[in-house]
Formats: sequence, C-alpha cells, structure tokens
Amino acid sequence: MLLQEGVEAEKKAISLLSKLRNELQTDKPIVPLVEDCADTDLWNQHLEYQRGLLNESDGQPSWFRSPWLFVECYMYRRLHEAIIQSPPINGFDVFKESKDQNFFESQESVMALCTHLQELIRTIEDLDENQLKNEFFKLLQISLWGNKCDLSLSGGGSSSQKTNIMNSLEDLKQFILVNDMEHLWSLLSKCKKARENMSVDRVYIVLDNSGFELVTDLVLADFLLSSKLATEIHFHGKMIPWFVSDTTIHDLNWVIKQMKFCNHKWMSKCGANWENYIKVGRWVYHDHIFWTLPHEYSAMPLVAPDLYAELQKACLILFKGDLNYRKLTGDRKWDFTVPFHQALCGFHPAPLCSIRTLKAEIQVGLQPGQGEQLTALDPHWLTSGKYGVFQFDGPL
Ligand SMILES: O=P(O)(O)OC[C@H]1O[C@](O)(CO)[C@@H](O)[C@@H]1O
Ligand SMILES: [Mn+2]
Repeated sequence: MLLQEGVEAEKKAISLLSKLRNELQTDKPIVPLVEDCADTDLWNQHLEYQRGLLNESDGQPSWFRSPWLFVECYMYRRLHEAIIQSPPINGFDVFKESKDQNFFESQESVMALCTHLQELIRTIEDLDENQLKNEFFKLLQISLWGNKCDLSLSGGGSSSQKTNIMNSLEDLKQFILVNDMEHLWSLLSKCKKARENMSVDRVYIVLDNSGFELVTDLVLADFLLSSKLATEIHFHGKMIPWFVSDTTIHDLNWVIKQMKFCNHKWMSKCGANWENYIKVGRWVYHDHIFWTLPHEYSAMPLVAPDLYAELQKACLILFKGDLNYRKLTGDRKWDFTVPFHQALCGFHPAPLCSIRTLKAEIQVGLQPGQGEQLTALDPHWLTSGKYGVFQFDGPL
C-alpha cells in the first residue's frame, strides 16, 4: 500500500465515522446499508420490519426511537460498513488493539490458569467422579467470571483480569443468581457413559469476548476433551468486529499463537495443544452472518435454517455472555420469574446453557421476590457485571 493511498483511506473512514456519529447524536432516521455484502439484504429487510412496527404518525425508525438491541447491533454494523468502504484498509479491525491489550494485561491470570490446567490434565485419569465434577465446576465458574472482562462495558477502557481468579471462586459464589451447573454435569456425564466406541458428542460454545474471557473458554474446552465429557468442541465466533471485544477467527488464531510462542512453559504447552486440536479437527471453528444480525434467536429457524440445523447436532450448547442472553430472550422486559424456557420463545435446537454476567436490564428464571430483594440490596445488580448465571434449558 502506498503511504498516500493509506492516508486517503483513513480520511475516508474517519469522515464516514463522523457522519455516523452525527446521525446517532441527532436522532436521524436509520438508513439502509449501501455496501453489497452477504448480510446486506437481511439487514435492510429487518429495517423494513422495524418500520412496520411503528404507527403511521411515528415516522421513520430513528436512533433514539428504536429498540436498543436493534440500534446497538446496527451501530456496530455501520462501523464495519465505514471500514469496508475505505479500501485498502477494508480489512482493518478497529478494536484489535484493545482486544490484544486485554490479553496482555491478563498474563498473570492466564499463566495461573494454564498451569492449573496442565497439572489437572496430568492427573486426570486418577480423579474419581466427584473430583472430576469439582474441577468441571471450577472451570465453568472461571469461564463465567471471564465474562466480566468485556470491553464494551468499559467503553473500550481497561477491563482485564489482573489477579488470579482461581483464588476468588469461593467468594464469588454468592453472586451466582441461577446455578444450573449440576444439570450440565449430569447431562455430559450421561453422554460419556452412554458413548459407544466411535460415536461423537459435540459441545458447542457460542463465544463472546476475546482476550482473557476467550482463554477461560478454551481452558474449559480443553478440559471437556481431556475429561472425555465431550469428544469434539465446536466454537462459533463473529465474522466482523462486534461489540468491541467479540472474538473473530483472527482473534482466536492470534491468541493461540501468542500462547504457543510465549515464554512460559504451561502457557506455551496450552497454545501448542490447542493448535493441534484445531489441526486434527477435535476443535472446529465456525462463523455465520446470523451472529452479527440484530435478530433474536427465536428467529433463527426462519432467518438461518442452516445454522439452526447445525446447532441441533450438539449435545449441549454453551452461550457465553450478555449479548447472547439478550438475543436468547429477545431483549424483552420479562418479569424476573418467567421461566427461561418460556423466554426462549421456541428456540430449542438442543440442550443449552447461558453463562453470563449481568450487564443489561433483563433477567428471567428467578425465584419469586429474588429480583425485588436484589434491587433493594444493590440498585445496579442488573448492569454492573457483578452477578452471574448458569441458566440451563433442556430435558433433564
Ligand atoms: O460481551 P457481552 O457480555 O455480550 O456484553 C456486551 C454487553 O455490553 C453492552 O454493550 C453494554 O452494556 C450491552 O449492550 C451488551 O449486552
Ligand atoms: Mn461481547
């Protein structure tokens, strides 16, 4: 790329981005996407659908008068449009630097986690059922609290894991509002016992943030294979930069490479093992445009039937993070006591579990009075990321 060419491309991207900011700040109508991509028609159709929801007198869908989930997704998609309209920097990830920084700042915790995992794998054959279950629960909780570390909540500011999270698990237990970890254990250990010689049990992980959270998910995924609770792990990531810190294939490859070549024995062992899992197909990465559309998941069978059919092959699907929870439940103002199964509005491709810290004003499946008690105790309980859930749906 010629220097001048690069400077011109940057100028173009910046002008498109400031136009976007102005539209947002002045509550302009939501305009159709212009650049022709695989998802453009679906976006523009959805915009029409949003328009149809308004009354005649309401005019056009605009930034302040449209559902938050739709507008927020649309903003990230428009950021992407500004970049792809500015060749030759059209492959640029505006959030890459902050994602990488989150990973580097969490080094201590990553090292501790990798050391723990390698020690565990070394003695895994000697563990009895109960010990194995305890280890599974530990790694699930680490993956849950890893979700605190997304960058969208801090506006892209520092949000890394600087202390060894393993020492905090006991103290954090009181903040788990719905805890279905036992269901996950009984489901996967049942799969393991019933497994025939060559049969495959897939766990799907719908990934959320890169950096520290991604490492916690990969550690969990490694454990699921090493403990034989699953035989294959299928990851689902984002096709475009999304909600600041979400994982793309570039982030996944970058994290694994960083780990493999780092100067710490166990981190580097993890990196090498994980690269190998991908090479031999025990870990499979997927992406799909549906994950970066504004649709709630109950729309998946209609909008992305191929993805729905793919998810049906899972013995368990883990949905990481807050945005996945909002899309699972349609981001509606449900009563706190509405059962999770009901809030899924017919989305039941396979047994599934949301692993999420609370960052948006939505929560279902609580005990009567629990939500009110929490509000009295801590007015910010829904949005601070301090509380978490393991919320399962599926046959027991
Ligand atoms: O990375 P996560 O856990 O999906 O969090 C993203 C969340 O952060 C926000 O962008 C800001 O709170 C929410 O809109 C969104 O649900
Ligand atoms: Mn995220």
